[in-house]
Amino acid sequence: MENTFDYEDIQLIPAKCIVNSRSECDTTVTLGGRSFKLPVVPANMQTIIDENIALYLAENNYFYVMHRFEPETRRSFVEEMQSKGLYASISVGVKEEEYQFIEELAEANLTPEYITIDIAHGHSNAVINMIQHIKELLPKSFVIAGNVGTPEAVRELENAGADATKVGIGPGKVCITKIKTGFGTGGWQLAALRWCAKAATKPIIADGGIRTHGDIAKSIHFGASMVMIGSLFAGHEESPGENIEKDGKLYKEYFGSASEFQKGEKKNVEGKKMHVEHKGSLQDTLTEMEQDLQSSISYAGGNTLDAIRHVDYVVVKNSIFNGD
Ligand SMILES: NC(=O)C1=CN([C@@H]2O[C@H](COP(=O)(O)OP(=O)(O)OC[C@H]3O[C@@H](n4cnc5c(N)ncnc54)[C@H](OP(=O)(O)O)[C@@H]3O)[C@@H](O)[C@H]2O)C=CC1
Ligand SMILES: Nc1nc2c(ncn2[C@@H]2O[C@H](COP(=O)(O)O)[C@@H](O)[C@H]2O)c(=O)[nH]1
Repeated sequence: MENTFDYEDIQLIPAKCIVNSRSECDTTVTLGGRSFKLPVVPANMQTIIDENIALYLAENNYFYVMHRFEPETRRSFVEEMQSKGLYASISVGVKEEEYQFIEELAEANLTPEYITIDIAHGHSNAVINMIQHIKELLPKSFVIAGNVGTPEAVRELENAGADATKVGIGPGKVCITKIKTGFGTGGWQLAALRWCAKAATKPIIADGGIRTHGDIAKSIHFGASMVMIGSLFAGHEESPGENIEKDGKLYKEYFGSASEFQKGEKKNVEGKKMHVEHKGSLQDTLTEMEQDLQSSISYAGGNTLDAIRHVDYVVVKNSIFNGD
């Protein structure tokens, strides 16, 4: 793997504009046969999404993935979403009880439209076996498998039956995997995404490391169909994290899914907790993301997301904030 770079090292090069207004630019994306307003999905973490946010996103044509950290509520969640005529998108792990949960859904004739297999080291037989188990019992569910960081892993999970793979090991804001283990795509996530995308024959979800809205366009350019984001979604009024007041300023807590706070014990900890500034409503951020992405499309010289995939880029090595 040569020429590594990350989001802050890259700038996309503008092409001649073909629209009269940015509002003509279409940010919609299709995943698993459904069309969504944005190629963005809030991370399936307990301080980022809950049932209310999932409902809001589904009702308003955004993609969501519910987290897996209250396993006893997942079956009723699927039933409730589908009884409202909405899609159900849940997460599972790979432990024995997760196999039983898939069997329980199949016996009840409940097919979630999307199932994300959510573990740290997704290039494993544990994930391959779970993909096969889901595909055998719930063949109509769209399976997203991860997380991975190499083309070999993408190929293996696709060959096992995954409908999409999720790329990103260690680039997250509350991640300490890179420090604790020395492994991952932290620091070169964008290059890892490009590397993986070259091997992929199905959609890739870029996961972690997004710090600005421009990073969404860069992810699309380097091969992502969808971008999973945690920290930028952590500070909203609706965010499930606890409110904290410090020196008269309001913050929300944001913790890693492999943190001590999530696990309730200090074992194999690979995540931390931080406080994120309170920043208004979720819809305000989604609207701003849409406007910024419409602008990206216009700079790419097109009117759909696809235009962003065809522009050139330069490597500017850590200088994009110069002059700000
Ligand atoms: N994207 C990322 O960079 C990372 C994300 N996370 C998030 O944290 C949460 C918890 O993840 P995870 O610990 O995988 O989930 P689980 O705690 O559900 O563990 C899943 C299974 O995989 C095993 N396992 C975990 N890590 C490894 C490894 N490195 N090698 C071999 N086996 C392993 C576990 O056993 P045992 O615990 O006994 O080893 C367990 O049997 C998830 O939501 C995940 O997405 C965590 C770290 C990195
Ligand atoms: N290494 C760890 N990664 C984690 C943990 N919890 C979540 N995550 C990953 O981070 C992204 C979100 O990244 P952000 O940069 O947008 O904040 C999330 O989707 C997971 O893949 C963790 O405890 N350790």
